[in-house]
Amino acid sequence: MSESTTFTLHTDDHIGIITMDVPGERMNTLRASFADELRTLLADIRAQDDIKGLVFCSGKPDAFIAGADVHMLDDCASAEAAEALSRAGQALFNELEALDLPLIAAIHGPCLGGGLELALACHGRVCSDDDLTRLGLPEVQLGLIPGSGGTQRLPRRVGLVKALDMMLTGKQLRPKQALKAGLVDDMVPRSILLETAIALAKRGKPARPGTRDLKSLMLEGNPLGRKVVFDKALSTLRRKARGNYPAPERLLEVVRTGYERGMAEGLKAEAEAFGFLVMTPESASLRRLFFATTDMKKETSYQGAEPGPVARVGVLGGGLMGGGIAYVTATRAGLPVRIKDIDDRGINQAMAMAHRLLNDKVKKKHLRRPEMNRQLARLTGTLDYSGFNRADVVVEAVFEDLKIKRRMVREVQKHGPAHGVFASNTSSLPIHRIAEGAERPERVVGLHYFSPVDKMPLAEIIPHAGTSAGTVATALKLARAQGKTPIVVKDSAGFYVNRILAPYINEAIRLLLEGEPVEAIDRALVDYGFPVGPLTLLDEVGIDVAANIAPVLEEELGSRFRAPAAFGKLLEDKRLGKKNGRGFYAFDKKGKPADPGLYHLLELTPQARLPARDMAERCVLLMLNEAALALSEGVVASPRDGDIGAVFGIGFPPFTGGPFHYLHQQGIDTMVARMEEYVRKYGERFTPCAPLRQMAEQGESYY
Ligand SMILES: CCCCCCCCCCCCCC(=O)CC(=O)SCCNC(=O)CCNC(=O)[C@H](O)C(C)(C)COP(=O)(O)OP(=O)(O)OC[C@H]1O[C@@H](n2cnc3c(N)ncnc32)[C@H](O)[C@@H]1OP(=O)(O)O
Ligand SMILES: NC(=O)C1=CN([C@@H]2O[C@H](COP(=O)(O)OP(=O)(O)OC[C@H]3O[C@@H](n4cnc5c(N)ncnc54)[C@H](O)[C@@H]3O)[C@@H](O)[C@H]2O)C=CC1
Repeated sequence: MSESTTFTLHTDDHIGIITMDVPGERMNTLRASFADELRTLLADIRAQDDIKGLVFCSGKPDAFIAGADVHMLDDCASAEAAEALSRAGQALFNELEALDLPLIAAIHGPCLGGGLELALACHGRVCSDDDLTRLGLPEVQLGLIPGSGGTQRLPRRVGLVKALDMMLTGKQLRPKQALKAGLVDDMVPRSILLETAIALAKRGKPARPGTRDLKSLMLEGNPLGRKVVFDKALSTLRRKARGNYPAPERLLEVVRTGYERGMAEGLKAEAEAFGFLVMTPESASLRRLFFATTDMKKETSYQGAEPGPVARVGVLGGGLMGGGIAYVTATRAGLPVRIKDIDDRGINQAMAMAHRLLNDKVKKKHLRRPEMNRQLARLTGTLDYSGFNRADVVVEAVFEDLKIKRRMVREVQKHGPAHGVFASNTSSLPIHRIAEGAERPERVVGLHYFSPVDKMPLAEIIPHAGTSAGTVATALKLARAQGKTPIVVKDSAGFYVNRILAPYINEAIRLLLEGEPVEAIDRALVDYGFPVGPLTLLDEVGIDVAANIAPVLEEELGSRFRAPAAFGKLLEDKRLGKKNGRGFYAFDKKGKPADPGLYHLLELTPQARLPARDMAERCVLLMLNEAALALSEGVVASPRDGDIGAVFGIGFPPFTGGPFHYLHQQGIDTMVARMEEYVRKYGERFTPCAPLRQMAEQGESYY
């Protein structure tokens, strides 16, 4: 029996089973120090001539290998050091691939990044059919590329087109998809995974992948076809990345090198590119965001208080938000949900939304129909409060009307258990006002989701002054169970996300009123790194919703939040945005051109004058300034929460790490100076807030 701290070997009928189990860690990750341990084990194996094959598996209950240890990458002081790490991984995996004995990877749970690269170096792969099992090379989401042979082995395993799609998006394949793509040789129930891998090892090294289908042969089997693939991939990634992310383009270069100059040159190019990318600010920002979100998941209590039970949930209002909240509760949290509305239409609307979303998953073969039906069965509807006597949490998503919401609190606390939490999804009303007159105000909290609820990862949890810590902990528990990344924010106007969004949106409207075309304004912010432009966002959320929030912000926070007067003209002209097909854009069948009627309404002649960078910076600087002010007022608890809120709530460019990380990276003094430059060019509203000026004077920063 050969042992190390990470790898153990035992044999079963002449098959050596290598088990990787990093001590004290929930996940297996790859570290440079493991290379020698594994080599020692391999030497022991070579000395045992009764071993006829090998299986590599994980000792973790629900995880194979999650990739390279990202902390190890953070510790790299130079591109050369990171390149050396990559070469170490490449060398070791080449040795695995060159083994005389057949080596089979038995995969259950996440098999990602370097973990999949290790599996690709094995001679065969078997995975469990479990929903936890995912196979992918998500390095691009960390601003990296695979660094241990993945850029060379994956295309040769699943074909160039499929491999590029996986590596450029970071998508993770489910077991069935992996089997269909040829990434694994077999998919079996977890209970027989090891025995299947052993049997495969006994059969010797599986044959190399058969010839691809005719289409991939035609496309990938020759330089001309591959040029078509690479050129298309390059134009697509340039359209998406807009020059903000260096990793995807480097990935293409590395894969192409491997095809044109052979695997050895491809590996050399891979290591060089990996080393360079580890040291880029974009990757540092994305890696920091990754750890920020994993750290948040561990914070299960709040101010020392543990959460209460969250076994049964009620939702008030089956509309756009209530339907989404019910859906994520039933499907992601796996909890029974009781939807109450004032008429059947609301209930049916919520049920139909859940059915549509789940049916889409079934059509994409991401979900089996029996499982869909099982999840739908968790949803029930009612026009009265039957069943609410057992609801541990009730999430309210009725009309944005203070009187109605207050009545909801009273009724729910009358029908519900004493420990029950009332969580309002209000987008603008002060929580302390909603809690006024409640029998148990300490059980009232804000739980602000973002639309569409099934896609937007952020939730704001808003305690009022009388909310108990246990209530906040319970709301955090529910939000996390729903797959959300929640942040706790102060009960002040606009909470956090809407507060920092408002000045950004207002500046976009000012640009429009200065005559800049709608598409030019949106394109400037998308080029800057936002997922959509500010005017597209307004159309999506609803111009009326924004109009409801603006006066609440202005009343509590001051005139800087006053929407430009022209905003009223849009509403008078019944321009609500996507919801009624008329907004900044015309939502007609042919596409989504800017609505020419808009310029007539606002008496404008659109003329692109300002540089895109100026337009983007005008909007972003005001958002940064407001975020700094909000943090100084305790609206968010930390720069980390402020970064998570902005990136996950409004898509603040992830490659910056979020507003506070961006201010830190650029330098507070530099950003203050830039704001002062914009004061001179565009007006007093760009005056840097006192906290930023003070930090600049004292040489302080956020990280
Ligand atoms: C066999 C010997 C080999 C020796 C090789 C020599 C050196 C190797 C050099 C390799 C160089 C190139 C390799 C490469 O291609 C680059 C990479 O692999 S980069 C990493 C790519 N992987 C990922 O991006 C996956 C990141 N993780 C996740 O997406 C999720 O964690 C996951 C889906 C795996 C699980 O999600 P969940 O269940 O929600 O758990 P958490 O997210 O909360 O994580 C639990 C726990 O694990 C920690 N963790 C997860 N992944 C990593 C990681 N890659 N590095 C470090 N730590 C990781 C996470 O932080 C949590 O830690 P706690 O302390 O428990 O909070
Ligand atoms: N639409 C959005 O993007 C977001 C909205 N919000 C907030 O969520 C809440 C709901 O918004 P939407 O879902 O967009 O509205 P909606 O109009 O789509 O749905 C509201 C639902 O509440 C029901 N309802 C009204 N009074 C009720 C009562 N007394 N009891 C039970 N049900 C009742 C209505 O029948 C309707 O089905 C509002 O407070 C809104 O500000 C929060 C975040 C984003």
